[in-house]
Amino acid sequence: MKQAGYYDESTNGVVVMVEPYSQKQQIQQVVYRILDANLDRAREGLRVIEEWCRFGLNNVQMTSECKQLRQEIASWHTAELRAARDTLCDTGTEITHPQEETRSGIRALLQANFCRVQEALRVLEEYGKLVNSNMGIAFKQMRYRVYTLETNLMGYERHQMLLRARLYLVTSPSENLIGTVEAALKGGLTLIQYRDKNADDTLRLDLAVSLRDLCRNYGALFIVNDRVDLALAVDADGVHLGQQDMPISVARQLLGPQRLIGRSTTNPQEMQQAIADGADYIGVGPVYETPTKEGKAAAGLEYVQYAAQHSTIPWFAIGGIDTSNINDVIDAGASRVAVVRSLMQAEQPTLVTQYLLSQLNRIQSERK
Ligand SMILES: Cc1ncc(COP(=O)(O)OP(=O)(O)O)c(N)n1
Ligand SMILES: Cc1nc(C(=O)O)sc1CCOP(=O)(O)O
Ligand SMILES: [Mg+2]
Repeated sequence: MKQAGYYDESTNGVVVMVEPYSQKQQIQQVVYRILDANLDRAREGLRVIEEWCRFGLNNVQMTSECKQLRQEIASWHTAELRAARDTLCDTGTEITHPQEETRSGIRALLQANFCRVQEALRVLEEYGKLVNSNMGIAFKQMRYRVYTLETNLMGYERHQMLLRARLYLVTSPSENLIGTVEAALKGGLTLIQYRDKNADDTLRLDLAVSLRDLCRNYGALFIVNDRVDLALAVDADGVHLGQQDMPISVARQLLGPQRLIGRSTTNPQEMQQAIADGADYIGVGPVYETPTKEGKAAAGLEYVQYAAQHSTIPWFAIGGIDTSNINDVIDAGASRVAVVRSLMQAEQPTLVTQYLLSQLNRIQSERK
């Protein structure tokens, strides 16, 4: 395909006059450029994800799935498509997403790259169909494989983050809810539960969305108390269910295997049942009587000791824990703690978070 006045090497520099591009050829060139750019984009995004699967997680299966997808994408990148490239005229190379410069953690980075790959595959599917019907089909299948990879990888990441979490903030209604939670996140908090027993659903939804966004920005896990529907509606990382809430088996059917389900327990029997039902973590309490959960008798430090010896899943001591008694709870065997008032009513939530975490991390390294 040569334009009029084209400098042709095959004629030793003699300028040959040939027919200009037809309109059809021009459109084809544009389609080729779109395919060329998106083939690169999809592979680059997958490479970023693959590096984490390989070096971060050491996961052979997910690494090899990324590699296979990259190779399959590369097999569609023909010389004809590459020849349509025109980077100098491509206005898109300068455009970056505002958040690209300020991504806060591995989860945000992975999420952004999955988004990039899926968008590119969708473009390849739609424009590929114009060139070759098999191309449309192939990229549609790859897009579904990437969704599966995303579900598995993000679910795995969630569980890893839960294992690493030492301090859990359960919120209470507050005029400064977002400010307090953000201050705690700045102190290093990585696990938040939105708990409000009385608000209207419209307010709950608004606040849950704001907290979810905040948690995503800080790379923290976001859990919703009591309500599986709300957790799903805001794409939360999971839900916390008490003994009077929905059974774990039903919640699991709704939430799938990748989201987290926590269960409150007050005695060994409830603990064993929660583990058997497939809870991802449990609350162990109330360690001390607390106005936040009025009328519930303390399970005491004895139950903390029991949990330390018998729980096979992550567990959080909860109920009346603050800076003055956290070391007693740690001494009874806890390495994870959940609090409401300690942080929600703190004058300096960042400092209190840092202090509580420093105690929990100190004991962690001593126990190793
Ligand atoms: C981490 C954690 N542990 C326990 C609870 C209490 O749950 P539940 O017994 O359902 O009581 P409410 O919080 O719903 O009043 C919790 N929320 N989080
Ligand atoms: C929400 C909740 N659940 C508990 C349980 O034992 O299941 S204790 C509790 C409240 C904890 O609040 P604070 O840190 O203010 O004492
Ligand atoms: Mg509940």
